[in-house]
Amino acid sequence: MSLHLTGHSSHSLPPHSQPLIEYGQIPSTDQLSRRSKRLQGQRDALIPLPPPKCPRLTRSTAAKLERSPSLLDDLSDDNNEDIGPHSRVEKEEDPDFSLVTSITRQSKPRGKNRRVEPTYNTLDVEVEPLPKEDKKPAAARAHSAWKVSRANVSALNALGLRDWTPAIPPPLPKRASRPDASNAPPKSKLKKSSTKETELRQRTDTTPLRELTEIIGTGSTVPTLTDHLGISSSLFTKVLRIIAKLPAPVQILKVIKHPPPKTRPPVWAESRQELCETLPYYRAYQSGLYMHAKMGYGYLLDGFGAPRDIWAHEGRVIISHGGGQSTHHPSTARVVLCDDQSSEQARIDTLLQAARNRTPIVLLAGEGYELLPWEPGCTYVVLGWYWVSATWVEAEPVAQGIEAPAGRDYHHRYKIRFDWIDTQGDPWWIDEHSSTPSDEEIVEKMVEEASPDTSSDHYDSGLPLVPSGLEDMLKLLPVSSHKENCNGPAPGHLIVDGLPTPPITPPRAKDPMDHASPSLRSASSIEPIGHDKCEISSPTTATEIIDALDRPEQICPTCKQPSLQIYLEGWTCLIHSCPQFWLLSTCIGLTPIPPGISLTYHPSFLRHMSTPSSVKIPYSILPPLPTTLPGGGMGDRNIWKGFVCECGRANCRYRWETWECRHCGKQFGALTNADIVPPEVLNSAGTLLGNALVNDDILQTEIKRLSSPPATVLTYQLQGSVFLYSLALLTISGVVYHIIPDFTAHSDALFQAYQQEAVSTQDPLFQRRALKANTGLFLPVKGQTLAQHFTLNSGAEYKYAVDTVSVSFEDSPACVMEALALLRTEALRVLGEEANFNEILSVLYCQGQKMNWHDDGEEGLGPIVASLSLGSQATMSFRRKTRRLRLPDGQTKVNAVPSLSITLSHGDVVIMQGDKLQRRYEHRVVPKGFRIAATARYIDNAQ
Ligand SMILES: O=C(O)CCC(=O)C(=O)O
Ligand SMILES: [Fe+2]
Repeated sequence: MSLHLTGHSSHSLPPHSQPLIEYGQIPSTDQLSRRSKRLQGQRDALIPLPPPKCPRLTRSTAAKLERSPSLLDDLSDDNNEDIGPHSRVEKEEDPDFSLVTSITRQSKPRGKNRRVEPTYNTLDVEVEPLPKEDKKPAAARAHSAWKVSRANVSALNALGLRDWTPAIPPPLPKRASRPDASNAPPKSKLKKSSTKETELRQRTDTTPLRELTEIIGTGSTVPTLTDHLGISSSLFTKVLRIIAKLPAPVQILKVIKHPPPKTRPPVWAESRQELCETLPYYRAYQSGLYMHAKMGYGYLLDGFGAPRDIWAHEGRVIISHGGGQSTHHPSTARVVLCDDQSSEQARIDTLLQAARNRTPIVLLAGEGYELLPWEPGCTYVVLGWYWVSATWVEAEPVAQGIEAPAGRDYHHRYKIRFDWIDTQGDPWWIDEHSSTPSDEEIVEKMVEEASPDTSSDHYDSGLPLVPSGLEDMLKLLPVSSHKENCNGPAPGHLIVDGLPTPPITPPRAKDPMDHASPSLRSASSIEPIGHDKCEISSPTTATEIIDALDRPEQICPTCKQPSLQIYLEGWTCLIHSCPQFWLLSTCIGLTPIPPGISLTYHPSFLRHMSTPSSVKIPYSILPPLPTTLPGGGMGDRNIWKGFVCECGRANCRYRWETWECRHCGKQFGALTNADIVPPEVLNSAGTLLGNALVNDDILQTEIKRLSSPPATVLTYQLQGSVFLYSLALLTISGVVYHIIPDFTAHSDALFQAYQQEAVSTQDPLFQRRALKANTGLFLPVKGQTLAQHFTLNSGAEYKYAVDTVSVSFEDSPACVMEALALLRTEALRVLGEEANFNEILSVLYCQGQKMNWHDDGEEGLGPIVASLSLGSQATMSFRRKTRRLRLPDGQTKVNAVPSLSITLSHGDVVIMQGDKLQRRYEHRVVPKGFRIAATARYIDNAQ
C-alpha cells in the first residue's frame, strides 16, 4: 500500500501538524515509513474523555438511526426573493422596497442537479491512490480524502494531545476496486423515485462492527471516495466512524411532498409582493427575517437550507438557521457562508432577542422550503405563530474557494429553533382525516443535490425606521378577524401596542432560586442569546429548555461551560470560543466530526416544548378586511397596497376603486361617491412661485405672466455640456416650464371627475400594472410584481417599464380627454406651437406612493411632455444622469443635489421641452398625499 499524505491550506499549518509530505507530492517510501511510524505512535493517543455520556451506539441504536436518518442535511434551492421594480418604478424608494446591497442570492435554473462537494481547508490524509480507472485529476483525488479539520486538530492539540494526527488504520492489502459500500441508488433511479413513496430507503450498511470487519477483512483499496452524495469519505473516515461508533454517513434526505393539506392555509400568496403588501408582520423582500428595531416579526422558510435544518413533530418544531454572512460560491453560484455569524449581526441579534424575550414570531413557508412535507399549492403560506425556544452555534465547514477564518476551517453558524405556540390549537395543516405525513414518512433520499455547505441569505431589507403602517395596522387588527381558524388569539386577548407581546413574567434570572439551580447554568450553551462567552444573563428560556428536554448537559472540561447534548451521536461543546467546540465526544474520546456524518438531533432535544405562559399571541395572522377599517377616503386608506381575502389569498390591491380578490373574485370595500375627495381637502399652503430650488445646472430662469386664463410661467433652462478634450462647452439640454394658474376651477372639476369615473365604472379604471421586468436591483422576486401606483393609459401605446393596456381616445373617459385638451392648450400658449400629443397617462398616487427617478425618453418620444397636477402637492425634481461631473480643470465632482426642485400644486402644469432633456436628466415626483397626474406625450410607435 502506498500512503499518500497531503495537506492543503492557504494557511500555514502549526509545526506539529505540518504534513511530512506536501500536497500533490508523490511520497517516497522513506517518507511514508517515517510518517507511518509517527502516526502509529499517535494512533492510540486519542484522549479518552471522562466516561462518555454519549449514547452507546448499540446495535439497536444503530438500527434506530438507520431507520430514522437525519432529516437535516441541506437541500436548497435558490429562490428569487428580491425586488426592485425597474425603470420608472424600479428605483422607488418606498422603504418597503429598500434594497440591501449585500445580496447573495442568485436565481438559477430550477431542477438542475447540483452537487456541492464540501471542501475544507484541511490537512488531507489519503490512504492510498485511487484505482487507476478513476479518472479524477490528482488534486481532486486528494480532496476526496477525508479531510481532518486542521482547526480541530489544533484544538485537540490545545487540549493536550500534542501532535495529534488522525489515526491511520493498518495498511490494507490491495484488492480490486469494489462498489461502494453505501447504497446510494443510481442517480437515474433516484430521479425517477416517486414522490408518493413514503418509505425511507434503508441503507444497506451493516452494523458498525460487521462493516469494519468487512472493510478491513476484505482489505479493500480505498473505496470510492465520494460515496455519499459528494461528501468525501475515505477508508480512514470509515474506520474512525466505526471505532467511534458514529453512524454511517446518511444520504441527503428529501422530503416527500404530500398533497396540500385539506385545510386551506389561513393566509397564502402567489408572490412575494403579495406577502409584503398585505401582512404587517412580513415586509421583507430580500430577507428571510422581517425585523425592525431588533424586533423580529416574521421569518420566512424558503430555499437555502443549512445543515440540520429540520421540520419535526408535524411542524411544531422547526429548526432553521441564522441568515447573513453568505455569498455566492465562486464556482457553483450556490450560497455559502463566507464569514462567521455572530450575535453582533442585526439579524442574529434580533433572533437571539426573540429567544430571550420570548417574543412570538410568525413563520411563513415558501414553496422552496424543502422540508415542508406537503405541497403548499401556492408560492407562500403563513404557518402561524412560533416562539424561539433555543439558539446555538454550529461549525459549518468553509466552502472551497471561500477564505477561512484565521486558524479555522469552519464558520460559525447560528441555529434557531422555533416551537409552535400551543394556544393556537393544532397547526392548521394537521387534519385528522387527511393524510398528513408522519415525521418518518416525510423523507426520502435524494442524491441529486448534495449541499451540506449551503447557507441562508436572510437579509433584512433595509427596513423603514417605523415599518410603514405597521403599528397603525396592528392596532386596528381585530383580535379575531374574519375567520376563526386564523390562528389568532382567542377573543379577549389584548393587542399590545400592535407589537408582539413583551414577556410578562420578569426574567427568571432575577429569581434568586435560579442561581441555585445547577441546571439553570448548565443550559447556557443553548445559546444564551448573544453570549459569546457563555455568561448567563437571561437564562429563562434556556432553563426551561433544560427542564423540558430532560437531556443531560455536560460541563466542558476545557471551557468549564455547560452545553446540552443536542445530537444523538454525542455531546459536543457548543461554546464556539472554546478549543473543544464542535469536537464530538465519542467512546474513543474527542473526535472531529467527519464530513458525511450527519448529526442527528437527540429525540429528547427535539421534543415539542409546551409554550411558556408568558408567550402570548399578540394579534391575528389575518389582517383585517378593508371593510373593517375606518374609511380613509380615496387616497389614504391604511391598506392601499393589499388585503387578505376571506379565501386566505393575500392580494395586492391592483384596482384602485375596490379590493378585489384575484382568487375568488370577491370584492371588498368598493369606493363610492361618498368617498370622493374634493381638492380643497388636500390643498395645502400655496407656494412662492413653486418654491423652486436650483443649482448651477440651471442656466437661466425666467418669470412670465400669461392672461386668459391668468397664470405665472417659470422657465428653467437646464444645462448640457459638450467636452472637447478638456474644454467644456455649455449647451442647453432642455427647458422646464412650470405654469401656475391663478384659478383652479377647471382642475377642481377634473379631479373630481376622475374619481367619479373610477367609482362608477364597472371596469377597472386605475390599475397597478405588472412590471415587465420582474427584477430587483439585484435579483428577481418571486411572482408577478406590480408597479406601485395606479395608472390608466389612453391613446398611443406607451411602452414603458410596466405592462400598460392602452385605451383608445374614443373609449377613454371624458375626464381624460379634458385633461388632454387642457395640456394641449397650455403647451400651445407657452411654447407657441402645437404639441402633437397622441397619448396621455393618468397616474393615481395614494398616500405614500411616488414615482422615483426615471426619464420619459422611450423610443419615438416627441420632444414635448406636459403634465397636469391634481390633488395634493408634490415635489418634482430633476437631476443629471451623469452625476459625476467633469470640471474644466479636469477634476470631477459628484452632483449630489438635484438640479431643479419645484413644488407642484393642484392645477399646475409642467412642460418638459427638448429630447436631450430626457437623455441627460431624470426626474422624480414625490406627492404629499392623494394625487392624480395626467401626462401627455407624442409617441411615434413606428419607431
Ligand atoms: O406625477 C407627475 O406629475 C409626473 C409623472 C411622470 O413623471 C410620468 O408619468 O412620467
Ligand atoms: Fe416622467
